[in-house]
Amino acid sequence: MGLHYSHHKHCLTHHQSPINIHTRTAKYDPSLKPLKFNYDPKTAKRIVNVGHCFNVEFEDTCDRSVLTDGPLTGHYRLCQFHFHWGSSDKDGSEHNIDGKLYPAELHIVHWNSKSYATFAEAAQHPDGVAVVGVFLKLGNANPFLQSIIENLDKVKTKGKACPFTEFDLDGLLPKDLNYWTYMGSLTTTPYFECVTWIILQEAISVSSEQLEQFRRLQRTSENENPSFILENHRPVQPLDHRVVLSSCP
Ligand SMILES: NS(=O)(=O)c1nccs1
Ligand SMILES: [Zn+2]
Repeated sequence: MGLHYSHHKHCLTHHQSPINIHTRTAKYDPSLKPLKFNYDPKTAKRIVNVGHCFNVEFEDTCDRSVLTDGPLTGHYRLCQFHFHWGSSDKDGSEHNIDGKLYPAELHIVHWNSKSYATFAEAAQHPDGVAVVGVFLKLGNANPFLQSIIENLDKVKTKGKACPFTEFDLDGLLPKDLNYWTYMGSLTTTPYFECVTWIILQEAISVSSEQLEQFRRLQRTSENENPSFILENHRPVQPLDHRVVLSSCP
């Protein structure tokens, strides 16, 4: 898993994420469809501190919240979303756009429920997972983030969870749904090369104060000396011979 044989170089290549997206090299693909989000706010379940970030988890035992079309074949079931951020507002996003870093990046994680039975099984296959990446740019406080942030004091330490029901994830999507897409990997362990990445070209807003709340989460459990999740973004990886496609010219 994870090693591809590129004949002309007779060597094995990795297709890891994140990457720097060079927008002028991205290729417009007119066959790419518009993304179709079908999220049921009632499938929101809980917020969990998983140590390197917090996940907002959704009920994924049936196709009630799905992503279809875009570059995808079939339907991908929503299972969780989370964020990556930096120790200051100067960096934090995982993907870069022409070398530009954003202060944070939202990942909305879905798995191919047409072909597989669970996220864990889907993550073993190149067409198993689809992650929508949304950049967060500094600006006014984002009201949709506030409803999440006000719960973070309940999941301060690793392993803690709190109920979080009825969340309108559409509120975290920008108006413009144009995207770049490429094949890559999970950006945290186990780094499986199972992800169709769909990076939205328009960013949503976040305030400096809201980002400060993210950095107050602890990567340690409650009986350890506290250590804060000041940053959790992976460095960019070699593009190698991959091509980034764009949904618009
Ligand atoms: N950061 S990520 O969305 O690539 C991811 N890693 C593990 C599960 S989902
Ligand atoms: Zn992520």
